[in-house]
Amino acid sequence: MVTEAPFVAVDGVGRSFGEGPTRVVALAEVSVELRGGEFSVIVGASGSGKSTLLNLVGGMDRPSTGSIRVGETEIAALTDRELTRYRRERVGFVFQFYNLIQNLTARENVALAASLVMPGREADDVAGDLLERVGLGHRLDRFPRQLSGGEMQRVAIARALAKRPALLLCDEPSGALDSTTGTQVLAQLQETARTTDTAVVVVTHDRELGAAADRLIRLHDGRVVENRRNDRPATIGGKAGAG
Ligand SMILES: Nc1ncnc2c1ncn2[C@@H]1O[C@H](COP(=O)(O)OP(=O)(O)OP(=O)(O)O)[C@@H](O)[C@H]1O
Repeated sequence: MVTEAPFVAVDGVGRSFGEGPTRVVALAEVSVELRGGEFSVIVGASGSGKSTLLNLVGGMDRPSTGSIRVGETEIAALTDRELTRYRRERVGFVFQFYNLIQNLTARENVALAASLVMPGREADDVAGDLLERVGLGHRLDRFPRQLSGGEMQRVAIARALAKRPALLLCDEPSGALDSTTGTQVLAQLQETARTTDTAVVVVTHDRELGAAADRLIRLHDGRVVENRRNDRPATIGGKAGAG
């Protein structure tokens, strides 16, 4: 369900790196809105600023100019400690490489994340439920090395969802997967946006994913060159329940 008010409002944001002749402008005057329950897709060529934008919204970096409001909070104005707390409590991340803890099982990886926001016993239950939801109910006690790439990425999604984030930020989540497995992972992310209030944002090189987006944002040389809402997004993997 898409909520009315923009949940994340990025307004006139710029981010540059370095000084003088070596200065790189990664983002300039970027304004976008992201909403809870929306599946937003950010596309653009390599170096267009996609990861920089994701890092700013996720509180991993700070803008050089402009404002980023998340709910009622201006995150650019937070102290380092407050920003860490924002990142830890409100944002889930999924990266191209899964970053699972190798000596913990699938369930333990997810439960560890859940235990940041709930008591341990509840975290174990929530981990089991989430892994079930991503189709890994039969893999709870496997270690990462005993899982396929797609399975590891689904554990990573379950882990990101374990803290019930308001924002789920995914940087090339299918980048290391074959196309069938990648489609399953992206379908899972779209499903998450459709069934929860989480604002799901996916950065990708895959132009085709735009057809499945509720909102498509295209960057070029650090600027937004396309930003449109799609009222009839395709369902990834062709499962029923579109719209
Ligand atoms: N820490 C940094 N220091 C200097 N330049 C940086 C830094 N981070 C990013 N850049 C530059 O900012 C620009 C945007 O980078 P960014 O990683 O956001 O692009 P991207 O669209 O995510 O690219 P890709 O698809 O290759 O991951 C690039 O020119 C990059 O070299």
